[in-house]
Amino acid sequence: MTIQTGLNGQLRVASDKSITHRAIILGALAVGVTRINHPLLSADTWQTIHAVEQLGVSVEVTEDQALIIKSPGALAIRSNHFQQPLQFDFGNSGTTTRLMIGVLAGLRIPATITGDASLTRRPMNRIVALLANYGAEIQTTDGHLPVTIRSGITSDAINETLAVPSAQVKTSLMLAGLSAGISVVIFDDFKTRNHTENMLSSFGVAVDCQAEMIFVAGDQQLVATTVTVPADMSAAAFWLVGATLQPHSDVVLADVNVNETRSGILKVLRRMGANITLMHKRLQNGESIADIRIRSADMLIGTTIAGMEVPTMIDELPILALALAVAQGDSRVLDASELRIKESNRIVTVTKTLQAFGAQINETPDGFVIAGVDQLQAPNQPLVDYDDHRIAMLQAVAKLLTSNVKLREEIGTIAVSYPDFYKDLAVLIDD
Ligand SMILES: O=C(O)C1=C[C@@H](OP(=O)(O)O)[C@@H](O)[C@H](O)C1
Ligand SMILES: C=C(OP(=O)(O)O)C(=O)O
Repeated sequence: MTIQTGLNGQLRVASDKSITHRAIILGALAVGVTRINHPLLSADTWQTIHAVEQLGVSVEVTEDQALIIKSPGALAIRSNHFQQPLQFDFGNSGTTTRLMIGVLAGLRIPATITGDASLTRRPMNRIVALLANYGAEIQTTDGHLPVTIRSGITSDAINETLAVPSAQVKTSLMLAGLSAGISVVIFDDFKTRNHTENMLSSFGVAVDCQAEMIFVAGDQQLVATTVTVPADMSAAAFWLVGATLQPHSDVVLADVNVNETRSGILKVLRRMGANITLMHKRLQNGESIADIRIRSADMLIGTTIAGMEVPTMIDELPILALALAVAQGDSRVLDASELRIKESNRIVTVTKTLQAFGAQINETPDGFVIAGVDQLQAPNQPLVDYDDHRIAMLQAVAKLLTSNVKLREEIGTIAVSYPDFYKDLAVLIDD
């Protein structure tokens, strides 16, 4: 695929990965039949589906690609005596791993968990050490996978302050509490993504969210429900940046989750001069969603991204760096050292990728410094995607904008979060 003129057209990008993982797990902890409309069915979310199936929960995909989850609920799963420790391989999915460690510790199910080469490099102590505070016996391999859960939590309450800006850690603790039927208080000064909190009331669970504090009382049974998953801001981000940078573009992305804890990229692109409008803003299962119109920008101005903004766009920073690379003046990304422990070390892999396109970008311990250039060029050597889906999509968009050479569709890594990436690209090019 090559681009002759702008990106044009309307589409609904991949459904939200974070919300799909959570809906599957909450559906598995709830008593009854949960329906998930528009789930993301990607390599990562299949890991979560297979995980709950191993707990004895039934998951079916309907003809219209909805998920039907039938479960006896957390209490029944907890009293089920598994003959052997369960064995899990969660592939590339950090969210499945961290969330399921909490669930298994809460349900008190012995298990061994491993994953692919990328996942086994990622830190697990951030959740394992916290669960140990509540009596769980969990062994890591030098802080990494394989992780063995020998026994679950024994305390009658969880009370933690997040030390790292991680929604996975927060959610894992909440799910541990819900799985065990005990109360949970978490202080989250970072205001990480709050999808679990938003979704719980649909499952009949009362959650008290006040400023930085989240409280879920114990002994609340989850009741099956219907959840409709919006489109993913992290997938939309590729076209937000693509259409902003490519002249003559006019794109509408339908049903995108614009939850404040996830939509920092919109704020940043707008302050850089991007032409972005939100239409039909509405609420769905506690989440704000909107249709987003993006037209090419005449000019972008560099900016600094730091502090509280970072968690609101952590997965979008790789593609946002492409916009910073061609913005006028200097840009900085600070306080983003979490990027080093994603599917790849994204501070290194974003820097190397954009340097190959001629960007003036250098890594710092916790981010990047970038001096904007007028134009990027297609790289003169083949690129590797570091087995990281967000880097693979960053490279695809960068190649599209810089080269007249036909884009090769390398879907493997991308299927982790956005299996229809190239189909959607074809819509925007052909329209
Ligand atoms: O909770 C979630 O669904 C996620 C949280 C983030 O990870 P951290 O919790 O490690 O920041 C994000 O990078 C990941 O893609 C999904
Ligand atoms: C970091 C990501 O996911 P996970 O942590 O679930 O592997 C991501 O999707 O960019």
